[in-house]
Amino acid sequence: MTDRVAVRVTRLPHGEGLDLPRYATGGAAGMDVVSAEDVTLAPGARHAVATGLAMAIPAGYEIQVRPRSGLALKHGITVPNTPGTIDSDYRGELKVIMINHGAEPFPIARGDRVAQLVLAPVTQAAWEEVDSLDETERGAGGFGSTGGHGKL
Ligand SMILES: O=c1ccn([C@H]2C[C@H](O)[C@@H](COP(=O)(O)OP(=O)(O)OP(=O)(O)O)O2)c(=O)[nH]1
Ligand SMILES: [Mg+2]
Repeated sequence: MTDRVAVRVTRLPHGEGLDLPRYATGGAAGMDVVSAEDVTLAPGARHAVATGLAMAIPAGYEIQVRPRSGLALKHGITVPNTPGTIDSDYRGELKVIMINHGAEPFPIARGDRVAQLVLAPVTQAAWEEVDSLDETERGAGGFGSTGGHGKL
């Protein structure tokens, strides 16, 4: 295991008694985060699921909120804004926006693992405005210009 980065976290009243997000295995990229509420997502519905957690991510990092593949594959439950962005200066409650793309209502119980959180380094850009850009092999080609989805 590599060194971990300390992240200050506080539980809101409705987060009392819940597990903090945690890595399911030693090499996991994401920490599973649990719901702080009971809610049922009707087919097509979306909801910002409470986690009962607020945090102070160190400067130079973000947290990405990503779906769990098992929920996506088995139930069509995903995170429409994936990866959700938690800014280092955000002190409100972390919420997981979820959408039900499946055909059945999907019940979420308090304590259920709904998504995963990835702590990632962030580099901020400083624009350098110029009149023209250097030439490259690709140039302005994009959106399938190299051959679409056929064989390599
Ligand atoms: O899945 C998410 C995405 C965002 N947030 C919180 C933390 C984040 O720092 C803040 C703003 O998110 P974002 O920048 O994605 O939303 P916005 O629509 O641009 O809102 P804002 O104007 O507040 O930045 O909302 C969540 O709790 N969950
Ligand atoms: Mg924003």
